[in-house]
This record gives sequence, C-alpha cells and structure tokens, in this order.
Amino acid sequence: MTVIATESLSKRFPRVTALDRLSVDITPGVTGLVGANGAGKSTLIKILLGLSPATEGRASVLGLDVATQGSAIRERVGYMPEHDCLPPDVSATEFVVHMARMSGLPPTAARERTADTLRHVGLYEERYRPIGGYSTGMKQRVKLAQALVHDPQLVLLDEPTNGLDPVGRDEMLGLIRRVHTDFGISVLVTSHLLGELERTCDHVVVIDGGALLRSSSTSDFTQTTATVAVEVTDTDRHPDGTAALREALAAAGIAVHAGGRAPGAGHVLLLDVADDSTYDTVRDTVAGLGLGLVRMEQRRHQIAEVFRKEDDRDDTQARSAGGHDAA
Ligand SMILES: Nc1ncnc2c1ncn2[C@@H]1O[C@H](COP(=O)(O)OP(=O)(O)OP(=O)(O)O)[C@@H](O)[C@H]1O
Repeated sequence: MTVIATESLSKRFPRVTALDRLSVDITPGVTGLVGANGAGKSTLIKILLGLSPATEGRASVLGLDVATQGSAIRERVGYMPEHDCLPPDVSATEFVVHMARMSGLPPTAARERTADTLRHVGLYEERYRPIGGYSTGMKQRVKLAQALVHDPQLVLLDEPTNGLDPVGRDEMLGLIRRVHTDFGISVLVTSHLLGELERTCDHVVVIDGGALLRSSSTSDFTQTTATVAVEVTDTDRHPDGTAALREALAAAGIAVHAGGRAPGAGHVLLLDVADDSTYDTVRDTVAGLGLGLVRMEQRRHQIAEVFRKEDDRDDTQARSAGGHDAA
C-alpha cells in the first residue's frame, strides 16, 4: 500500500525546474523528505495537496488524484506550512478551533479535538494567551496542532524544526514520531538536515534539484554508511604509512575514502565496512606492511555521511589523477 505515489512528476517555473521527473512511492509510517534549500520539497507538498498543478506527470495521495481530487485530499490530509502563518492576536485555542471548524467539524467536536490536540503537542495554560507572545517552539506546536485537529490519515510537515534550538528540535522530532505511534497517522516530514531524520523516520527520500537521489529505509541507509576510521604509524620502509595502507587496502578490494580534512586529521583513513571480515583484512594488511595500528574505530552511522563520502570520493579521485595524494 502507498500513501503517496508520484510518476514522472515535474514542475517547471519560467526560470527553474523545481521538480524533475520525480517518481517515488511512499508507504505508511514516518517518511523524511530531505533536500537542500531549493531542492523542491515545498513545491512537491503543494502539488500533493492539490494546491498547485504539476507541469507534467501524475501524483496520488491516499489513492486520490492530485489533479482532480484536491479537496478530498485536503479533508484527509493535514498540512503544516514552513513559514510563520499564525495570527498574533488570537490564542492557540481560538485559532485551532477555527481551523477545526474550517475542516468541517461541528462546534463541540471542534472544541474537544482542539483541547486534545493542544495537550498532545504540549501546550497547556499558554493556549489561552495570544500567539504573538509565543516562542518559536510554541508556534511550531500550534502549527502542528492545526494540522492534526481534523484527525487526518496523513500529515505533510514542511520543515517543522526550522528555527528551533537543539532541545526544541528533539522535542519536535519526538512529537512527530508520536503522531504516528500514538494515532497511526502517516507522516511526510521535510528537512534540509539529513542527520536529524534518521532517528525519527522509517524511510528517507532524498531529492536534489527536483530529482530523486535516493529512496530507502532508514536502516538500509545507515547500514550502507557503516564506516571505520583507521590511523597507522609511518615506518622507515613506509615513510607514508597511510598512503601505503590505502594502496594495499584498495588492492584487497576495500573502498577507501579520504581521511578528514580537519587539521591534524590528515592521517585517518575512512573505510566502508562490508562485514566483519573488513576488520580482519585491515588488521592483516597493517601487520603485513609492518605498520603500527594507532586506532581503528567504528564511526557513528549517519545518513549525512552518504553525502560526505561522495564528496570525499570525488576529491580522492581528483587528487589521485593529479598524482598528489595528500590524505
Ligand atoms: N512560485 C514560484 N515561482 C518561481 N519559482 C519558484 C516558485 N516556487 C518555487 N520556486 C523555485 O523552485 C525551486 C524549488 O523551491 P522549493 O520551495 O520547492 O524548494 P524547497 O526544497 O522547499 O526549499 P526551501 O526549504 O528553501 O523552501 C527553487 O529554485 C525556487 O526558487
């Protein structure tokens, strides 16, 4: 079953292609949509809500066609916009009741659902005060509450952690996770930060320049990014121990990325860990060269490293091509 499906979806503005033949299926659960600013995330959300027509291709949300069934989609889907859109003079309660009434709830149900939803997002006494006096974190919670108040099957959250400090970010990510675990609502959440989604999402879709870069489960992402850092000594026979090890490991079929470029970290090699035998191969190769092993440690798995590694790889190739291997 899919909650969102797009097929060769494109959106062209006169000067930019915001979405470029995007085909992706999103299943129930919590899905992260990741991309740099301008990658096309907000554009995709607006198309999915039936608010903006695609230039080309098709998309469906909960089995409904975005081109013809926009209002049916908006009845079943909640939306948290990226930018500040809250009226400063009314209270959270008044605003969320209003939004609940707009989506068709009768007055009593609207008030009850508002109280429940605001409690769920962690707004209590403050909910009677005007929104204008709220912190960014409180405003983000009100925006989340209005997306949930009509009990949707799916919510689209556009950069919900924007502007929050690390604690606020963690709280918001926890709330988002609970939207799914407590209520069974599917979530599509966008972010320009890969790292923050890996704890929250079951699945991650990465777009770049409006095109699909990758779509996979978070565990696949983190598994394939398992990396080990290796540091060795130099010897008389191998005045550049790191370079010698890099060569020998490459010959043994282990992918080696450049070490960190930070000062003092130039002698660290980063390797892909295919399975446990990688550690044995590294140990045996170091011993075979007669180098001293200073350290071999597992790096924290982070989705973000998928990208960093690609940068490093390009870099390594560039340097190797030039005959200077500085790492
Ligand atoms: N109405 C519009 N007219 C012209 N260009 C637009 C319009 N809306 C978006 N764009 C352009 O389309 C591209 C994708 O924008 P979009 O807002 O979808 O990106 P995003 O990934 O959501 O980034 P951000 O988080 O910065 O909003 C950008 O280059 C943007 O300038």
